[in-house]
Amino acid sequence: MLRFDGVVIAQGSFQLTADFMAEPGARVAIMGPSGAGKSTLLNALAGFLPLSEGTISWQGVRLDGDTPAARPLSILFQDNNLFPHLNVDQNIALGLRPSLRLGAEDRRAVAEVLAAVGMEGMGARRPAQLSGGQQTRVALARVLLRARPLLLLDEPFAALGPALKAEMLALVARITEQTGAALLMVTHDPSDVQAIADQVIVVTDGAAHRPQPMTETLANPPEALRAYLGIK
Ligand SMILES: Nc1ncnc2c1ncn2[C@@H]1O[C@H](COP(=O)(O)OP(=O)(O)OP(=O)(O)O)[C@@H](O)[C@H]1O
Repeated sequence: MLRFDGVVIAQGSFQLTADFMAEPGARVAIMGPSGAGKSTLLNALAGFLPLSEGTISWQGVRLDGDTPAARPLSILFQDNNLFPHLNVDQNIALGLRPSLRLGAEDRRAVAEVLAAVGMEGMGARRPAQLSGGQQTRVALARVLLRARPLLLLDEPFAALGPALKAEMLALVARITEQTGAALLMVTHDPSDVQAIADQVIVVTDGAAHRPQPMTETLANPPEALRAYLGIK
């Protein structure tokens, strides 16, 4: 269980409160108006922002004192998921061995996830020699290799075209099935979330609300989500 208990996160004059739980393996979309605090929520969970109050725990163990690397999660952003000076193999291997000292077993594991995301034979390239979609695949291969129990996505596919986006969402669905990871995914597009998530955390008015069933929420959206979804 992922648990936010009495959490307050501050960014300048902005404050977000969060008090909710999510089950292992849950697939949760995070939606709300621009500037409402969706990225703030994920960044606090990932350890990039400190909590002003409260605790975050996973399976009963507090993680809010841990460094980002020690937390049981992987996070993907829209950009900058890869290190430009490392090749594809090294970018993926970082998920396994931050030292990049790889044994034969590690190399095999890297090759396997590279193939799983359809990037066989491209391990020696640098990120700059890949298309946007290929870079996303590499980032997803690292997620697959890390196999952490929580996967946080902060609109990583927003810049991709519709076909590629659908493909990447299908890949995420496959990865979460394979690893059993819970998914927390910021999105602006209800069609994305319906394909992949079954719950939604609405972030609005300074609060991240507890997860609600997706179908009901989209059928009868709260006021804050109506404007955001373009519904009168
Ligand atoms: N470094 C910062 N210093 C001060 N305030 C910040 C900082 N970063 C973000 N904020 C403020 O925090 C609030 C929440 O920002 P956040 O990026 O979490 O929103 P969001 O819901 O992810 O928005 P969007 O959908 O536009 O990406 C905003 O009002 C923003 O202006």
